[in-house]
Amino acid sequence: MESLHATHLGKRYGRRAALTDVTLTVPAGRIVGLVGPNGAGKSTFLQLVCGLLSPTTGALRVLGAPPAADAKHLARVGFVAQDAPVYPTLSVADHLRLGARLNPRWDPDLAERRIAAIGVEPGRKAGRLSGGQRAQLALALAVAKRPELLILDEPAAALDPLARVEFLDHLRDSVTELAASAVLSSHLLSDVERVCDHLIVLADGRVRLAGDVRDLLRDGPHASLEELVLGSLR
Ligand SMILES: Nc1ncnc2c1ncn2[C@@H]1O[C@H](COP(=O)(O)OP(=O)(O)OP(=O)(O)O)[C@@H](O)[C@H]1O
Repeated sequence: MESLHATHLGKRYGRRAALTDVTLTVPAGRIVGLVGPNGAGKSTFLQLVCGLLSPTTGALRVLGAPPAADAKHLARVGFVAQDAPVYPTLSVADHLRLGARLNPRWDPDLAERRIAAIGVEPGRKAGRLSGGQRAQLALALAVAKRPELLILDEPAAALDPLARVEFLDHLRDSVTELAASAVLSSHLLSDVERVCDHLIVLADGRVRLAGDVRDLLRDGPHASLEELVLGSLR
């Protein structure tokens, strides 16, 4: 089974092309690193995957169906947006109660374990959490939906190095526990190297490189993921 399958996918905002002729397949079970310079089209691609945007051309299938095909399909995909949005006046526990009401596959034990692992008081207002704790809360909420695919748009960008490592380790553990797939956009190649086993490099809205990291390293002249990415952008 494939988590993502795009054929000649394109997206324009008015006359500006944000994505052009994107054709790729991601097998299920991968943690995908989506990288590329500013304006490469990463957020646009992730929003297409979540069904928040519609393609201008081409087709995209997510877990075997069009993005956000119906309520059941929506429940299979978890999304952590760029600034890890939470409701500032609601407590952490309120967020978990809301999650339980809104999501048919909600796993209360998993949610509570994730919150305990972050080490925040359930009574704390989300608006009082640090950026790192907020990102961890957003991840816990997305994971407790028990999604088959987790989408994360630069989730760790604002975190200090230690918080980032903890966040990424939680992400990897969660994906393993759920036997899920994930797509993570990041500007930090060290983050991608830490957790990702599949790579998509975008530049100017086009795919420069896509595939399993192991295969790309085995078949090419590059010795590290960083060299692979930089080599594909030159
Ligand atoms: N709502 C919008 N209206 C018009 N143009 C947009 C809109 N959103 C993005 N764009 C343009 O589409 C292109 C791709 O943007 P996108 O945000 O997908 O890139 P990105 O790779 O996520 O960038 P960054 O790394 O800076 O977050 C850019 O040229 C951007 O200016």
